[in-house]
Amino acid sequence: MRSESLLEYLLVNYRWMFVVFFLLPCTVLGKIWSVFEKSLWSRHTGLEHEKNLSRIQRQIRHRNEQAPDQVMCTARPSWRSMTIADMAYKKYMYNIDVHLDGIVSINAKTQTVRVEPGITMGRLIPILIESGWTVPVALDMEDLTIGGLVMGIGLESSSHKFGLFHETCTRYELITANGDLIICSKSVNADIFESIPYSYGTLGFLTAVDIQIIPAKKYVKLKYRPIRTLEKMESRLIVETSDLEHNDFVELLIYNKEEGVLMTGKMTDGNKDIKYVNRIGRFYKPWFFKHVESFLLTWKIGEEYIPLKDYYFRHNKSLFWEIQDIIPFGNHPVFRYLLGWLMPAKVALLKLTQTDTIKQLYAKHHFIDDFILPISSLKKSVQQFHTILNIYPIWVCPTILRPGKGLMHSPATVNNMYIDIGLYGEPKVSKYNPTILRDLEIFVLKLKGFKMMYAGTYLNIDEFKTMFDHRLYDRIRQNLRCKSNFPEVYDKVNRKARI
Ligand SMILES: Cc1cc2nc3c(=O)[nH]c(=O)nc-3n(C[C@H](O)[C@H](O)[C@H](O)COP(=O)(O)OP(=O)(O)OC[C@H]3O[C@@H](n4cnc5c(N)ncnc54)[C@H](O)[C@@H]3O)c2cc1C
Ligand SMILES: NC(=O)C1=CN([C@@H]2O[C@H](COP(=O)(O)OP(=O)(O)OC[C@H]3O[C@@H](n4cnc5c(N)ncnc54)[C@H](OP(=O)(O)O)[C@@H]3O)[C@@H](O)[C@H]2O)C=CC1
Ligand SMILES: CC(C)=CCC[C@@H](C)[C@H]1CC[C@@]2(C)C3=C(CC[C@]12C)[C@@]1(C)CC[C@H](O)C(C)(C)[C@@H]1CC3
Repeated sequence: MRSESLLEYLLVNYRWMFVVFFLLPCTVLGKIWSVFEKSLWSRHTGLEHEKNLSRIQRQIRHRNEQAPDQVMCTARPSWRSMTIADMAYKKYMYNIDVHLDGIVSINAKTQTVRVEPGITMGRLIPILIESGWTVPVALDMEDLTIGGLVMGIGLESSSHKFGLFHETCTRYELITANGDLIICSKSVNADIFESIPYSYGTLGFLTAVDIQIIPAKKYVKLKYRPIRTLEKMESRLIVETSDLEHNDFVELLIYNKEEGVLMTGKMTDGNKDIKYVNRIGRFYKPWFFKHVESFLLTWKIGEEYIPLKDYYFRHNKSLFWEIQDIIPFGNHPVFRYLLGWLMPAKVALLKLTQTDTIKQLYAKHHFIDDFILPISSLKKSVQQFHTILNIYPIWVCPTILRPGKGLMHSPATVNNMYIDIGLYGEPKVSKYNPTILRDLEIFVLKLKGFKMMYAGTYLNIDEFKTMFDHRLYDRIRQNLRCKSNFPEVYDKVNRKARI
């Protein structure tokens, strides 16, 4: 066996060895380095932000002179992104380095934080919590960036109250195709403001985002309620999502076609009577989805206090449930106590080191996608996903969709409650074929639903335009002269652009 293929063989068949003994230590070293690097060089000032802006403008003007026919995208490499496939388009588009990742300012008066788009949730949230603040929609994976969440979309268990991540943003700074800096908000350049979310970087480069902040409390008081039958899950979810007074967070995990656990939470400072705080973020604690599953075994309603930051990043350690395919024994107490402190594995490193064989195995035998559907179609959709995929657990996260003019909004003239249904894992049906995804997308389209684009799409351009409202987007593209400067969203998210 040639050494190359031996290495490939080892990387595929003994991936966990490579991950545990090489990748996890590298992740820890990376974390130490980033703490060191930030404290040395990243004392961010407004002045530094200005310098960064002129650096980007210079690159764009250079491209406008040298390669005006080549459309632009960011130079953020594919392996850094929180998407599964490679962004093939990065190879043939003109790459502009927009890597800015500082906090420009926190303004307690206006209750906003101004950040650069490259900052990750993992860096922003702890800094805000230390200052007594948090964001209304805090995403549960540390490596997601603010820019990616605005240009893609983001949702969390507080979205039933606050909507999608970008709905908590109040102002964007955008550098357009000719290098101009545009500020937009609900009152200034309102149409541009509304067309930016979900545009996947096809209107310009984002350089700063203002996000609302709210006072942080110490804990989330979380209630776990096991439920039998999809019908009851659907009706209970409808009740809990409308109770905004008691529920700051709502999330449902479905473990098989009959049983699930509904979680409802309230941010609180607690009181002196708190006897037990479950610090689920500690390295030796079980994976969160396993902990939740334990309520199915006892079939009792449970309630516990969880520190706010631990709650936010509850699915990070186990990458939802994806890590169990990579380190199958990762939740075993021996592993957790001995090596759990090395977790979570850095997604960027996992991506960087996956071999072609792993990629192909993944493409053929694995399914990762999220669909956003009206809440009243929970039962119907889960039954359909069960027949076609049979993947569990299923992540269900309610989100409010508001009427609007951007690419994705409620089809009605009033707010509508939707649910994100996340399916991540190996389909257990006998004849799984990845092209089934297209049928699922059509199923979602018929229900007036949407899909999250981080996993790409098999829809054709007409179907895509039926799912996402392009009217305002097309007009803004024309006004900002994007045509020969940026690709269309579809050119970035169709399956050929992502391999
Ligand atoms: C489809 C597939 C996807 C993989 N994806 C990744 C990955 O994303 N990252 C990574 O680090 N390693 C991945 N691996 C590698 C996998 O984790 C290693 O092959 C692991 O060491 C296999 O352990 P095993 O010898 O116990 O199982 P095996 O006996 O090699 O596997 C038995 C069968 O289980 C199925 N299977 C195993 N792992 C997976 C999986 N992750 N998804 C779907 N089916 C699977 C396959 O059908 C395989 O034939 C993947 C492997 C497969 C087959
Ligand atoms: N809970 C959730 O809601 C989750 C959401 N996700 C998805 O992950 C993605 C975010 O991942 P992340 O790794 O942060 O981002 P990515 O690097 O994947 O970027 C996503 C898109 O945003 C564009 N973009 C990012 N920054 C800028 C910028 N400064 N200016 C212009 N365009 C920009 C990128 O453009 P380009 O193509 O030019 O690089 C790309 O098209 C989103 O698509 C989100 O939907 C994933 C997991 C969980
Ligand atoms: C809307 C929501 C909550 C989406 C959650 C999506 C997560 C489950 C996704 C985001 C990034 C993601 C696609 C990823 C992977 C699993 C599923 C993840 C974690 C993994 C780790 C699976 C193994 C792969 O070999 C590889 C390392 C490339 C990817 C990396 C990205």
